[in-house]
Amino acid sequence: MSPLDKVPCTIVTGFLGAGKTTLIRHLLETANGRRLALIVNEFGDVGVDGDILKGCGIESCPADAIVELANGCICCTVADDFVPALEALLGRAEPPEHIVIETSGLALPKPLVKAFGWPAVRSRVTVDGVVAVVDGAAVAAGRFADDPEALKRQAEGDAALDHDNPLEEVYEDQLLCADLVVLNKSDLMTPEEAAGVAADIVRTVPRAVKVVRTSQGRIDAAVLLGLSAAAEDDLAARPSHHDAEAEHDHDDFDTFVVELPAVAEPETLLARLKATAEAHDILRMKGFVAVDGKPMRLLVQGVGARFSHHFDRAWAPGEARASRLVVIGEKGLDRAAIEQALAA
Ligand SMILES: Nc1nc2c(ncn2[C@@H]2O[C@H](COP(=O)(O)OP(=O)(O)OP(=O)(O)O)[C@@H](O)[C@H]2O)c(=O)[nH]1
Repeated sequence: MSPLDKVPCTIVTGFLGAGKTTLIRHLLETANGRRLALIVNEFGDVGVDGDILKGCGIESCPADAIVELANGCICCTVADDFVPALEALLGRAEPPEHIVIETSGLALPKPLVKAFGWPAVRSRVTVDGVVAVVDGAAVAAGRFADDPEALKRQAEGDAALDHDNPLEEVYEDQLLCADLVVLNKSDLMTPEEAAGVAADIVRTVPRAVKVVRTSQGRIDAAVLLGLSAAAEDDLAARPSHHDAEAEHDHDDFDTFVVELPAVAEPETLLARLKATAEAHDILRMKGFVAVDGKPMRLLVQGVGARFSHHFDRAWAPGEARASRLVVIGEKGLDRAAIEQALAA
């Protein structure tokens, strides 16, 4: 590669728990030796995604080519966090051939794409493509749908037609910026549901956008990388609900970390997590848990009330066997009640 060539960057966006980390893990495993680097941004104070990806042990993406940005959503920390992370990766002795950026599930991709137009950045990198990962099952279940009655009331009151569902706003912003939509979790949808969600996506995005159905984020690296979109030159075609605002915030969402004692029986904990997620409409729970008598730590993932878990690796020597779960939901989560329910 000549020094004048820009390093292509792929932005992977998608709502909480859509399957971004799963997709990137699959990409690392199938990238055929292409030298990759990752920037991983997570909402909430337990670094799960970076840990999962560093644990891949893929030679062409060593752990030190994975940078975690934990300090809020990447869309709000572009100048302070993202640009220095990018520069550090470009300055590596063996610079990456392609950089993949996993945004947090609540991040809006457009401010990040905009940063690629800044002079110091645009001379060195380009947005190869924005990939939006969609939890098809959640969309089919109406997770992102506005309440039609509330919209009607707004229309009758002649008020500005904002979404009454903050999830829908984030979901749509992510779709509207995409060059490729990965309709994931096909295994949890009927073919009719998948076709319905795909048609809705095509209707939502004003540009021609390709929708690819997947399960477990299994998509060929050749499809994902090399879109050559140069998205930073094409911002006008990527509308956002926040275009009129100089800044935005994530006030519609809450997060906190729950510390738990070691558990005797994972199944009992999982049942309690599921019941609590349902009772409090929790959007996302994830973290690591210590199980009595087990040398391995338990990785626990919850998206809505759907949970999965497995022992991902042994606790390292000297590592505290701490059980910590991040909880994310819409504003107004009853932290005390959730902590009490999980500790019961
Ligand atoms: N059934 C099913 N589960 C999936 C699929 N893809 C991912 N998952 C599961 O969904 C959960 C969330 O997946 P992640 O890849 O961590 O999602 P994410 O988008 O990175 O999540 P955040 O970073 O928290 O926003 C995990 O338990 C995955 O195993 C899929 O296609 N089908």
